[in-house]
Amino acid sequence: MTHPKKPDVFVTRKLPAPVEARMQELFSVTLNRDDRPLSRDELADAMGRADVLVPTLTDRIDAELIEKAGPRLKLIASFSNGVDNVDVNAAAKKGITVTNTPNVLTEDTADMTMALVLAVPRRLAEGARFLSRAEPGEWQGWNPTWMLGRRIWGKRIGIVGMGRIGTAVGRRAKAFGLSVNYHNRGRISPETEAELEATYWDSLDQMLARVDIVSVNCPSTPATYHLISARRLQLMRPEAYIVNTSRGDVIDEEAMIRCLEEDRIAGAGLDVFENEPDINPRLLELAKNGKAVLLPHMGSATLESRVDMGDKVIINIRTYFDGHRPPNRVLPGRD
Ligand SMILES: NC(=O)C1=CN([C@@H]2O[C@H](COP(=O)(O)OP(=O)(O)OC[C@H]3O[C@@H](n4cnc5c(N)ncnc54)[C@H](O)[C@@H]3O)[C@@H](O)[C@H]2O)C=CC1
Ligand SMILES: O=CC(=O)O
Repeated sequence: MTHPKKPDVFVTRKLPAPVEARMQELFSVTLNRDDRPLSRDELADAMGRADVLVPTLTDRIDAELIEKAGPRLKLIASFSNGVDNVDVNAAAKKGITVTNTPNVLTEDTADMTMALVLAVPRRLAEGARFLSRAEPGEWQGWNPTWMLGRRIWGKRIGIVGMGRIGTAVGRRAKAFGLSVNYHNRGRISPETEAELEATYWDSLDQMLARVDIVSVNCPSTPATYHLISARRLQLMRPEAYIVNTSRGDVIDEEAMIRCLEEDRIAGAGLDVFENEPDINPRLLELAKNGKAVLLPHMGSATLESRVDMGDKVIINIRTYFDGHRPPNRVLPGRD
């Protein structure tokens, strides 16, 4: 009996060890042992030879690279939830299927969002930084007027993008005593709206003007580029905070920095940036002054999420080569 040839799978970054081990059992796999980000030429070379490319969100797989891909490339099985880095329409035109890794990182990313929702108003990073740098005796003890932040309980959160992660943020926010508001392309189910006692705002402008904390949880698409624009940032209350764990370019970062510098909004908690991994030095300055808490894109960074994401990649590849539609296929032209 002949065995079908294992698909040639090219993985662009080092993945958790159990994921790489399983891939080696199942596929003819090329791994990136030293975890060096690949150049555009290296990506093009891989796409010229492999049956499957497994990129991560830091690999830009644009129309030009997809155009040049070899005839064997059938599947781009991204190790990420967001696929704004892959030109899904160009891939579809070339008959290449694209998949992602949703659901398994929802709760961890929502936890990190909630951590930022708490961290900025409650001055968590500032307090921790003070003690980690304090000389013995420098901390004089509890003080009625020192390190005062702003209360979370009883405030209003406005979630922009009420999908998997946005809804999970809503659940956490409700548990912390916040009232949940959301803006989304469409209304969520009446059951979930009732569970969260959530208020739907068809007008993003109106919601932004009324909430105390904005949490950005929609994907980066042509329609959401600078959705939180300079004009919309001006609508926010001066006491309001903004948290972004989606993608940097959903907010006009330059305009947000100006608002923070001029105290037109109270603070920002950011896991994502417009020009990752370059960070605007003015944001770093704002972080030193306690106006911003910055994280290096860590939303899904738990061992559990990353192993589960790898399992999803493997299931997508296996299902595709078994001749079925992979479970996490990303459809072209959705956004
Ligand atoms: N910081 C991190 O480490 C992580 C970031 N992410 C980011 O979070 C994003 C969201 O992930 P999920 O919740 O799983 O996606 P999802 O697809 O379940 O939810 C996105 C929601 O945004 C809404 N939306 C899309 N375009 C919109 C628009 N123009 N206006 C208003 N709403 C709009 C959709 O209707 C949907 O309800 C991902 O695309 C990714 O960019 C995801 C995982 C980890
Ligand atoms: O930002 C992370 C993702 O998987 O998307």
